Amino acid sequence: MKLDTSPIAAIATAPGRGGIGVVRASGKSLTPLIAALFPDARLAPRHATYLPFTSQDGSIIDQGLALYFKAPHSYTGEDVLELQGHGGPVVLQMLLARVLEAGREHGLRLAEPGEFTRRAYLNDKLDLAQAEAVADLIDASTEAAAKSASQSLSGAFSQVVHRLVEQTINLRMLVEATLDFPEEEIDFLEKSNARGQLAGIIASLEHVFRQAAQGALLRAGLNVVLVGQPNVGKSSLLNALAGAEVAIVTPIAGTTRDKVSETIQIEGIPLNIIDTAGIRAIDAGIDVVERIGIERTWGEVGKADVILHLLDAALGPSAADETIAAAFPKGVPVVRIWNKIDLSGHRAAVEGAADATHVYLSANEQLGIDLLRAELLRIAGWQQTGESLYLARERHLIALRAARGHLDVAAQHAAQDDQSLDLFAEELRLAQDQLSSITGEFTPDDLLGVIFSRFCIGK
Ligand SMILES: Nc1nc2c(c(=O)[nH]1)N(C=O)[C@@H](CNc1ccc(C(=O)N[C@@H](CCC(=O)O)C(=O)O)cc1)CN2
Ligand SMILES: Nc1nc2c(ncn2[C@@H]2O[C@H](COP(=O)(O)OP(=O)(O)OP(=O)(O)O)[C@@H](O)[C@H]2O)c(=O)[nH]1
Ligand SMILES: [K+]
Repeated sequence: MKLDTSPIAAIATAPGRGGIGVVRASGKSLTPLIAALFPDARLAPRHATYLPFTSQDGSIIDQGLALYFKAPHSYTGEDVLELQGHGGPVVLQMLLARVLEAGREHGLRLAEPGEFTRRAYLNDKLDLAQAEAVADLIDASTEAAAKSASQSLSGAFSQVVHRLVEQTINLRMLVEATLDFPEEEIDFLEKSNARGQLAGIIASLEHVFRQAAQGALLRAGLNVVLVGQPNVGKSSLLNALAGAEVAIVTPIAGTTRDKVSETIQIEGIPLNIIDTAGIRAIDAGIDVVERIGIERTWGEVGKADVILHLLDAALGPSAADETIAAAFPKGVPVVRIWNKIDLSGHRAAVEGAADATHVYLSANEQLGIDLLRAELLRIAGWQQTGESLYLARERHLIALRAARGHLDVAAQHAAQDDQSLDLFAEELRLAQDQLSSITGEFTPDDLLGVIFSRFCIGK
């Protein structure tokens, strides 16, 4: 990816009203822009200067703080100028227009989404995993997710990955050095304890993978879909799950009118819980609107990571519920929830069965809700380790898994009597490339494009 150093600008703060709003510019040199905007002021690097922001005709747009960072000591590694004004959308649009106009003759343009952070990456201020953590920190939906994103942003994840790369390189150098002296090949594995070294790398990789997999859970969460016949208590259960957690309920963008979805958290794992229209058999008695609602319910079921099938414990099993269960997609975990045990006399319980786990609870009486929470965590694969986690992405898990695969093949080569050291070395190289793709030392341009295009504007 080529580094475009033409100056860019954007509103850096969230759209809408706010106490303060920031317009940010970055470029190889912003001296001409600053001279055009503030002909009478002298901005010392990293000092906030209080001054009027004026339009071209001299009228005042706002009074605010100008903050100048001189390259390379800035977020992007370039010259950066921040105009910190009052946070109204119109004020900020006017400020941005003023900046764009003042810089136009020097090639200033509107920044693309993620372009500031992309420049920080290309100028070695952040590696790729850290740049991704910036976006994940902004998008974090729970405190635990935010903490592990900060952990990744600080470079902790990059460091452990880098250590794996170094260990792999060291072993590879050893192997390749031996390749040049074929007469010593035979003893090589014994002398250098190459097998032991490799086993050590694989063990460390496993550990990092587990921490990253748990972190990935914090980032992506789970799609949990509530399905069942009308009035079994789906909405009540959603409220029971949401209500018991305190600072949790966040509205989800893109919620359609016909389904209710809320993000709750259990031990910091975001669960996107979708309450669907109650399912009735599609027969002659059903109208078009209800039919569409039911079709949408099945659409949600198709996207579920976990299906919560609600049934009425007081009414017991019914043919209609068997029909519903038979239509669930294969391979998606199902929890059969027998609700209203306050009416049926069952005790709150979790029971494993061949078709699904069965949970007995009462949404209204808050009985057995904790059992359901624990069951959801179990299905998610959550293990509380007390270790700090790295907010990893699916991309990182795939690379770690691929690296693991190459190391396993390397171990097979090492285990053979007629050791094929050249193949051993080649697998180490492939593992190294996979690991390096996480921090971006070895990453194709098109992937970089995809990663940064998903940032918000001004970041
Ligand atoms: N006003 C403001 N707040 C912000 C940002 C920003 O750009 N502007 N950030 C943007 O996301 C984050 C902070 N990130 C930053 C990272 C590095 C540098 C920086 O100036 N780095 C220099 C000097 C470091 C030092 O003095 O220790 C450097 O790396 O050389 C600034 C902000 C969050 N808060
Ligand atoms: N006794 C008892 N009643 C419950 C319980 N859970 C829900 N109900 C009642 O069952 C009725 C239906 O509850 P909802 O949560 O609206 O059911 P729903 O499945 O969302 O219904 P639809 O939106 O029609 O699909 C309400 O009157 C609830 O108060 C429970 O645990 N015990
Ligand atoms: K209802």
